[in-house]
Amino acid sequence: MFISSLLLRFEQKGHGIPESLINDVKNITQKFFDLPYEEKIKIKLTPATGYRGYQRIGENITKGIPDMHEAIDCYKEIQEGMYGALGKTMEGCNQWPLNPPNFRALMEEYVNLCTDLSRKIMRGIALALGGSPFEFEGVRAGDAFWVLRIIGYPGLSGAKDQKKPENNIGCGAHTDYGLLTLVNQDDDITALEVRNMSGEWISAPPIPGTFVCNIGDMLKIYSNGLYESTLHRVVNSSPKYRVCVAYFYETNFDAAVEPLDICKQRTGETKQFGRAVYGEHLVSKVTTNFVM
Ligand SMILES: O=C(O)CCC(=O)C(=O)O
Ligand SMILES: [Fe+2]
Repeated sequence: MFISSLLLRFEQKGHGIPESLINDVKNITQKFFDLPYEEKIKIKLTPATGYRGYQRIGENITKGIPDMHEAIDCYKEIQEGMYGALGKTMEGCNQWPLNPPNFRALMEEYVNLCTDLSRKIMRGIALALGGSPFEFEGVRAGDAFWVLRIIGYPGLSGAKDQKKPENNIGCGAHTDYGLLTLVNQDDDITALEVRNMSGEWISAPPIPGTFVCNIGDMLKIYSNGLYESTLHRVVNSSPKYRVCVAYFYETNFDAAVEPLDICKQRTGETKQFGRAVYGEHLVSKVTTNFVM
């Protein structure tokens, strides 16, 4: 049995995230990226900020190729020494812009609600895998790490940054790293693409009132491959600027992830994947994703 990810869509209504907030988050993102570069660079992402903050178009790298997007990256905050050497790279406080006003409060409210929703979805997934609803709590994801990427993709007619997009690959093909991603994308542009099992790229068009939900690498390991962390990419071929706010629900930062017994039983007892420490996986991705 194989459960393909990404095309699972969860209706936001009834899950505790007001549609007005879903839209406010995208609108304020658009306002931030509309600001002049000098304003945006005030919260520049660097290794010294724990890889938190703003990166301009082309600074994010996927598999060696610059992505045609700008973004603010935020992570659950890690206090100094909290995870020893493992957490060092990601230590730091998030960098929130002061302009537009209310940006931080809105995003923090959004993160809290996405965390609650994701925990509930993970309980459903745990049940579907034949486990207890609390399979992904405690040492696995009881203290779930989260990531928020606030992203803007220039349209082909021109970038808002001084740099023009060199191509239309907004984000190169990749899988997400953790458990689940809730993608809140502009309603009127189809740009997100998923590779299906025949190796074809198919569109994941936005459906107003829903999130596209990706499955990440850690859920693939826990489920011993019953859930696939689907390859996806973003191609904005429209003339319009596109915004997306992607919330990533992860395991505990220091979780050692390996296939669950209940999943091994369903997949012929053979472990398809070795053990991975989520924090190590994240750090190795983050430190190869940027040019400074
Ligand atoms: O912009 C999107 O629709 C998805 C972005 C994405 O895949 C990511 O940030 O990991
Ligand atoms: Fe992604």
